Amino acid sequence: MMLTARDLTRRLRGHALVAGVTLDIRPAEMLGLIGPNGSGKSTLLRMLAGLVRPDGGQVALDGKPLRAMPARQVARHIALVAQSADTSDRITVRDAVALGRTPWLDAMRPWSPADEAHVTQALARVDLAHLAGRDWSTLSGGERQRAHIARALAQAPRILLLDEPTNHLDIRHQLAILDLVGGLGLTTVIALHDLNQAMRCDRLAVMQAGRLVALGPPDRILTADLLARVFQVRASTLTDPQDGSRVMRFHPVV
Ligand SMILES: Nc1ncnc2c1ncn2[C@@H]1O[C@H](COP(=O)(O)OP(=O)(O)OP(=O)(O)O)[C@@H](O)[C@H]1O
Repeated sequence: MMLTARDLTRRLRGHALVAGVTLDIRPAEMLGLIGPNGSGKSTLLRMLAGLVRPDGGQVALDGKPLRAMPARQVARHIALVAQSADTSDRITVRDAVALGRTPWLDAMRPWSPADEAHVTQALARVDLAHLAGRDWSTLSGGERQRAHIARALAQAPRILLLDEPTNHLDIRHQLAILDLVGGLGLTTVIALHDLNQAMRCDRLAVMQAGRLVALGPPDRILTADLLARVFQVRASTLTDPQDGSRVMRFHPVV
């Protein structure tokens, strides 16, 4: 399933939050979306999910414009884990995750054991099975974040969009979520701030001031020039003796 963005633009009071972004997201790839604060990553993800309408250009799924599809149909294919998403307080974790099944249910197809199984599996995948019966409001920030991811997984999408999913997570769960997401075999677009984590992606898309300024494999994208130009840092590169992988430490460019 191909998700494509053509010349996407989103304006707010005459100011472009996202400007002229054209991007083909490849089936089953993990595409990392990086860029400084306010560069338009969240706005772009929301447009890719069909939740925000572009002011110019369009998003298409297998060639079909999202705006021509009913929201339920879009939600069967695309799930977004938003950055500061929240859910009403008086609900258990399990029920919150079960909301992910909504696009699949209707009068002809009521809640079934298959839906139950999706929810159980999603909770287990994010290591939250033990908290299924808890009130949502009692969750810690990281547990809540994992529950949001579980809800997106319960939605059984073909395309998963994640806005800084490792925010709030302790280091073990950061690694677990990245491994999980990488192992799903889904088409994934993931906004990340940690550039070492971004190195795990198949490709990186770099946003700067609303524009897509670079796109390609991490090794080719995270050059000294780009790090200085976009992030105002320089990196020293170290080699991890455990597996020979490249690790960057960042220093401000003065
Ligand atoms: N509703 C809004 N009202 C005013 N400004 C907005 C609104 N939504 C987004 N913006 C602005 O649009 C720009 C892009 O925001 P966006 O959240 O897409 O960036 P981002 O790259 O995801 O940032 P971050 O890394 O900080 O999460 C920012 O300057 C932001 O302040």
